[in-house]
Amino acid sequence: MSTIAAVSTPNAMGGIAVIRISGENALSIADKVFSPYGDKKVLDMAGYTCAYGIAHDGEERLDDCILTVFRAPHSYTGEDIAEISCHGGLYVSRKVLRAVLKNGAVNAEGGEFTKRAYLNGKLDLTQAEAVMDIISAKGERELRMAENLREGAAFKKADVCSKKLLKILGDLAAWADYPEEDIPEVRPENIKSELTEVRDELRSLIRNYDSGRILREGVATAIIGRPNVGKSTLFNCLSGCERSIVTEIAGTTRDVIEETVRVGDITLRLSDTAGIHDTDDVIEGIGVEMAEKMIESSELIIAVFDGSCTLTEDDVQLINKINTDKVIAVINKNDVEQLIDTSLLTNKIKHIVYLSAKENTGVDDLHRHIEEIFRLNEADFDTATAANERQKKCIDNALEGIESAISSLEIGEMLDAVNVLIDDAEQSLLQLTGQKITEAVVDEVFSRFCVGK
Ligand SMILES: Nc1nc2c(c(=O)[nH]1)N(C=O)[C@@H](CNc1ccc(C(=O)N[C@@H](CCC(=O)O)C(=O)O)cc1)CN2
Ligand SMILES: Nc1nc2c(ncn2[C@@H]2O[C@H](COP(=O)(O)OP(=O)(O)OP(=O)(O)O)[C@@H](O)[C@H]2O)c(=O)[nH]1
Ligand SMILES: [Mg+2]
Repeated sequence: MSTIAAVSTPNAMGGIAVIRISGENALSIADKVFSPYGDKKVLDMAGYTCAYGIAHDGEERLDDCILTVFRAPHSYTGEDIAEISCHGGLYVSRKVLRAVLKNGAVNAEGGEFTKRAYLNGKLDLTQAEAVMDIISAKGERELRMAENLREGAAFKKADVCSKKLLKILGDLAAWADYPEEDIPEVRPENIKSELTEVRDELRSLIRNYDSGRILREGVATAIIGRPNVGKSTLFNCLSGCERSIVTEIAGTTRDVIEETVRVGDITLRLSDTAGIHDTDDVIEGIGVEMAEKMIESSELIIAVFDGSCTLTEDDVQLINKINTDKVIAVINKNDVEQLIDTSLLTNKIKHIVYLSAKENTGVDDLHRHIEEIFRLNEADFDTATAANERQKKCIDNALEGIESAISSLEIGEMLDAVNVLIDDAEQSLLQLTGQKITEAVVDEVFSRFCVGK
């Protein structure tokens, strides 16, 4: 296998940059581009030791560096690794990398270090995926979920289930070979109770899936309301900048304006929209249509009302257009005298927040309601949970097989039909952990990683 190299630190200026080299020639390549100042010999360095010295490209001196050596199999990838830390300049780190490449290493592809760790049995596929989730985590709960996965929580559960299924398959095979003998383990009621245990374990792996997805991907959120209620002011207030035009003229916003914002530790993919009402203006009309479409395509709706006046016909029509329970009514402008009668709203909408977008007060309350709507407050982020579509699909497939096997047993079907269903479930679990999987899927998983990881 080739020896790969990449700059593993960000493509930006920084204190230190690390050039990572992994593969059987890692140390001999390091020896050619790095000379210790003292009398250490790179090729004699033990694993987990460092040397201070100079990196060079032939005769050209490049930079003062630290070399760290890891010896196979005791390294991240399981191969020999040399890490050169130089000063964190964009140009100098690329020059060191170029010297490494000149001496026989090849550029690492995105995720290739972690892919090698997986291929060398250092990590299962769910743990490898967790590495990328750790890198992209934006908040505490996301990070906790990813760390849990990296420590192997999902792998261990899947592995226990997979071994149980294998045992059942073995028992069934024994029964198929010696059908006349009474093998107690193969009684349908025993198989059924073992399958039920596996089913419950697998269900627990996807219980918090949606909460995790919301934290990772954010919520597609539309701010809607009739003209002039303060939608754009709220949008700007949440995004922390004057992104959307605000005026006292009704019908200011026409296009959909988008911004990714953080409310507490939740990401909202936020859209500001045109005020919804009847209009003869062609351009405004298009904006209104776009706003109405956003009601359909969003996962969360923030419906804004003006607290300083009574509800209008447009407000009432809007309330009737909303047919989801994932909606928060914002009664805006509570910095001025309130004339709104909210009884119509409270009948229809469970989550109501009073705030002033202009004064930026009361906005924290939104966070609590979003947590409630997506049940984030009930989710347990410390239990093993499927972390992406691929993992979820594998678990769903396994569950489908096991649930069908259980119902087949209940209606007294032949045990060999049950056997096929259990075998399907087993295959899905092996795909989940990457123990049995096509190269294409492995490539697809690692293609989403960054270079140097
Ligand atoms: N400098 C540096 N920092 C880093 C990494 C790295 O590769 N280099 N990592 C990369 O992402 C992460 C740490 N991950 C690592 C995981 C395993 C081993 C390792 O050497 N494992 C050996 C020894 C285990 C032991 O001594 O207990 C092994 O598995 O045999 C190293 C780093 C984060 N920080
Ligand atoms: N007193 C007070 N005025 C506000 C508040 N929020 C918005 N306004 C005012 O209400 C007017 C309309 O605000 P916008 O944010 O443009 O309202 P909009 O809902 O986006 O309006 P359209 O884009 O026309 O649909 C502006 O004059 C704002 O300054 C608030 O919390 N308190
Ligand atoms: Mg607006």
